[in-house]
Amino acid sequence: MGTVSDAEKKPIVIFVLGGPGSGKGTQCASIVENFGHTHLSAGDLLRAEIKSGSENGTMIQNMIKEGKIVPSEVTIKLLQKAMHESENDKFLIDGFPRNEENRAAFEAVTKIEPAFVLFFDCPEEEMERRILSRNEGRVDDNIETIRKRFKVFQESSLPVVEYYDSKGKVRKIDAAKPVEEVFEAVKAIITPKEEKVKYHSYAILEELSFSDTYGPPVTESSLEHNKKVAV
Ligand SMILES: Nc1ncnc2c1ncn2[C@@H]1O[C@H](COP(=O)(O)OP(=O)(O)OP(=O)(O)O)[C@@H](O)[C@H]1O
Ligand SMILES: O=c1ccn([C@@H]2O[C@H](COP(=O)(O)O)[C@@H](O)[C@H]2O)c(=O)[nH]1
Repeated sequence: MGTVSDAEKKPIVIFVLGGPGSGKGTQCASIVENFGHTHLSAGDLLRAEIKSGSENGTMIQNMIKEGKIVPSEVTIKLLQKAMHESENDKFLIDGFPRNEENRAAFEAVTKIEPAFVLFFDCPEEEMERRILSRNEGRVDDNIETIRKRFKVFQESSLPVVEYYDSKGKVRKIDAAKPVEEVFEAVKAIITPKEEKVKYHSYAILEELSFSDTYGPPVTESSLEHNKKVAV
């Protein structure tokens, strides 16, 4: 990554998890646009690997058709390659880790722990509706495979969310809402702390100027107070 060696600087990784069709890819695109992360969708990397004519292509294609989880070493290699080829040092890893073995292998191989996990929580009926109207020609966007993917998500992927939750690293989002509302919730989580303090102080200043007849003068200490109460 860039000119800085891995030993000197570890990338910041956010895992983006949620059921199939919960809106991970959609929200990642907005995060990239607004916050400059690099988006690595494990599913997209696997689909690109099939297209490239790699020796693993047929195996990956069959696993995806069945909604099964591709062996960790294949997915981790693709993720590592994409991270090394990037100049960026902050990544959204979308749709990975999908099971406990994926998680443990990723942490062992890369020595990277996620900063946190964005978890998109959405009811199955809504996810099913969204996938069935996605129209991207994916081999796994049919009702039979969707049901298998839901089962794999419940049985294998949710335990990963629970693992990170036990470490206080899960930021859960209600993903059943409209796209823009979901992104408001995402923004509140991704926005760096310093930005929130700045915004909070400006908001209070604006409020004071509206009511300056009655409001107290804005002093250094009242701004300091704002900083302290801002998250
Ligand atoms: N909040 C939302 N409300 C309604 N539709 C949405 C919302 N978010 C995404 N969609 C739509 O639902 C479909 C699935 O979204 P998306 O591809 O982002 O989900 P995903 O979680 O990345 O899915 P997968 O895990 O299957 O790749 C897309 O057609 C997208 O436009
Ligand atoms: O880490 C991963 C990510 C994906 N898969 C396989 O790909 C499909 C589609 O994944 P999306 O995230 O919905 O694009 C998934 O059902 C798995 O079969 C994987 O094995 N490992």
